[in-house]
Amino acid sequence: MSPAPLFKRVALIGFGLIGGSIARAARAQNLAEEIVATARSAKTRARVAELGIVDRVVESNIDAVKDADLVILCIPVGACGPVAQEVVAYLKPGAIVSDVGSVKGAVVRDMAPHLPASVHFVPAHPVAGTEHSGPDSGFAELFINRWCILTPPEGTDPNAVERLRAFWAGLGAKVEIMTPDHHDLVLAITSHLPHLIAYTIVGTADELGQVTSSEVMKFSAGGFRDFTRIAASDPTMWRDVFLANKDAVLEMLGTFNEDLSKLTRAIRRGDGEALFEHFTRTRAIRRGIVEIGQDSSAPDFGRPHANLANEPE
Ligand SMILES: NC(=O)C1=CN([C@@H]2O[C@H](COP(=O)(O)OP(=O)(O)OC[C@H]3O[C@@H](n4cnc5c(N)ncnc54)[C@H](O)[C@@H]3O)[C@@H](O)[C@H]2O)C=CC1
Ligand SMILES: O=C(O)C(=O)Cc1ccc(O)cc1
Repeated sequence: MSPAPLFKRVALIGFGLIGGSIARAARAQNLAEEIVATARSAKTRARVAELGIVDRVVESNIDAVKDADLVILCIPVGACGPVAQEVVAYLKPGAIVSDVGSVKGAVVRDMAPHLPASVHFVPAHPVAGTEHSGPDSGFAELFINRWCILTPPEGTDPNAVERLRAFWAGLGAKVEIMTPDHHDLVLAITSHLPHLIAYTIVGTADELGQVTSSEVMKFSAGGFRDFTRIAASDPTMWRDVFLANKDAVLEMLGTFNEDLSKLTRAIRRGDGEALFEHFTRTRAIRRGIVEIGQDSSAPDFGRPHANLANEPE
């Protein structure tokens, strides 16, 4: 006999890439007795119903959270504060309230003031995704072997943290706990800045009139193609990420710009030694990552595979 589901009723606010992937994986792993989802448009509600993954799909966030034991906001980070405020009076005492936002400090600041002491607030960020969005983009395997970072405020009931950890582990994720500020600094350099660079480089190439109409795509071996994939990510989501993680991104951008200036100078001066030294150092970093098995690009479904031909065994 399979064990009883971890939660009786799970409410997913928003059924896009992440909400849809949680629903699919939670269903597959029998983590919830009942899954309720919200979708704002009639078209999305019809599609979610048609997919048959959740037990109920409703328009109202308030209806969804009633009697839910776990409520997960799977919406852009800028919407988390207003939605917390909207549903607060209808949360079940003892419920765990969480989110999946790519930024944690701002989400905690926006949501926490609205939440009563009778619920447990355990923010989360699954560090797994794609450039796709919407109800059809999710898949049950998205979180397998990927990190999910929990950032519970000080004093959070350890049992609630443990239950959410078990939920994410059940979805296939490796779970780690850290403070929201540390999370935001780490993600600024590992995720937010790379997205900003992709948005920039694709825009720059387009201004030169070279992306869609010319040979750039045809002859791009992988690097530029990868940038265009990332630059196709959801504009609302990423607008909110940069607004919400402003300080950490600006700090990282400052350092990045300094380093870019150094490389620019080396190119201008014909300083091959400086360029060679830099590229040797970054190659060693990549090889170190691959050697210790931290190459998270491997299980990323839908991601064009990196050319690993030159990597050490
Ligand atoms: N896309 C990715 O690769 C990843 C995204 N995240 C985070 O997950 C969250 C959701 O992102 P995705 O699932 O990719 O987005 P998505 O665009 O696929 O889905 C978001 C859904 O939220 C709905 N929504 C927006 N405002 C709402 C509101 N006020 N009330 C109810 N529903 C609302 C939208 O209609 C949409 O269906 C974001 O906070 C993002 O930072 C986290 C990890 C990876
Ligand atoms: O598609 C990609 O390469 C990503 O990097 C997906 C992603 C986007 C946002 C996150 O907070 C986590 C993962």
